[in-house]
Amino acid sequence: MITPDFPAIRMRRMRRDPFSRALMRENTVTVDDLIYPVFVVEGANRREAVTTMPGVDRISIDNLLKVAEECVKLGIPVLSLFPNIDPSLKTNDGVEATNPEGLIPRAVRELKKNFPELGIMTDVALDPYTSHGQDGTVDEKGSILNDETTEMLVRQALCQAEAGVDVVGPSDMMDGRIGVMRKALEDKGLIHTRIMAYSAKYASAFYGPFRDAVGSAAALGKADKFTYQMDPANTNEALREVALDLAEGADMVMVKPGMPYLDIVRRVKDEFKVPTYAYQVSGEYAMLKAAALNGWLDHDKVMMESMMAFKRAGADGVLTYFALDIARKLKGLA
Ligand SMILES: NCC(=O)CCC(=O)O
Ligand SMILES: [Mg+2]
Repeated sequence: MITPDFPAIRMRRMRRDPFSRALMRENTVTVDDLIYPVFVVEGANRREAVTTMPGVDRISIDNLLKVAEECVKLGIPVLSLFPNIDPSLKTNDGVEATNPEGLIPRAVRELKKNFPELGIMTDVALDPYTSHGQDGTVDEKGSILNDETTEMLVRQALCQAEAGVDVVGPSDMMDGRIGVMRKALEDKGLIHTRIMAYSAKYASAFYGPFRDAVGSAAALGKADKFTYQMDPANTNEALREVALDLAEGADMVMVKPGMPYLDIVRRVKDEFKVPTYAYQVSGEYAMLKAAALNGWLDHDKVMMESMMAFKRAGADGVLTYFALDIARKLKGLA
C-alpha cells in the first residue's frame, strides 16, 4: 500500500550514511556511565575465578589496588565492592559487617589512600555475613526481622562511611532503612556520604552467579527472598518504593535486575527525574558471556547494545561486570 507521505518521507534517507546516523543519534554510551562491581577476599595475591561468571575473579586487596589503578586510567568513575567472607565469621545477625577492621573497611581505606579521586561504593547488606544467606536477622520461625536488621545495617553503613567510602548502597530492601541511615550519618557529621538506594530490587533468579561469587548460595539453599524483595509481577509498587527512599534521603535510586526490568527504569526516570541507575546483574552477564563463549553471539556487540539499551531506558549509569571491557572498547584499546 502506498501511504500519502511516501516518497516525501523516506525514513531510510537519514540512515543511509554514517554521518547522518551520527547526527540523529539520540543516546550515547560513555565511560562516565560505568560502575564496576568487584568481589574482594582476604589474603595476599589471591585471584580466584568465579566459574559461573567467566572473566570475573574474587581478588585480595593488593590485586584490588591494581584493578583500581586500571579504572582510574580508563576513567571509570566508581568501583563497587562486594565481600566474600570466611564462613567462620558468619552468624545469624551478620555482625561481622560492622567490624571496622573487617575486609571491606580495610579495602576502602586502602583504595581511598591510594586513589583518592576514584569513587568507591560499598554494599550495605548482611547476606555475605549471615550463616543463612538471608539479608537480615532471622527469628525462630524463619522470619526476616525488619527493625533489628535495619539497626545492624545502620552500624554497617556508619562503619563504611567512617572508613571513607563515598557512596553506600543499601541493597537489603528492609523498610525505613534509608531514613535511619541518613539520620545516623548526619548525626555523625558524615554529611557527604552519598546513598544509592537499591529501591526497586526484585526477588530475581538472575542473581544466581552472584551468590556463588560472595559465597552465600550454599547457605541460602532453596530459601527465597520474597518477603522483602519485590515480586517480578509488579511495577506500581516500584514507584512507591522509589518515592519512599527519596523522601527518606536517598541521593540516587536503583532498579535491579537491569535488562529484564528496563520498563521499570523508564517509569522511575519519567516519574521522579532523579539520578537513576540499573544493575546488569550476574545472571545477565553470565548469559551473554556463555553465549559469546559458545560463538552464538558477538561478545562486544551485545555488550555495547545492552549498555545502549540501559541509556535509552533512561539510566544515568549502570553497575556492570562488563565495565572494564566496555571502557577498553570505548578507548579503542580492545
Ligand atoms: N546486592 C548485590 C547483588 O545482589 C548483586 C546481584 C548480582 O549481580 O546478581
Ligand atoms: Mg523500600
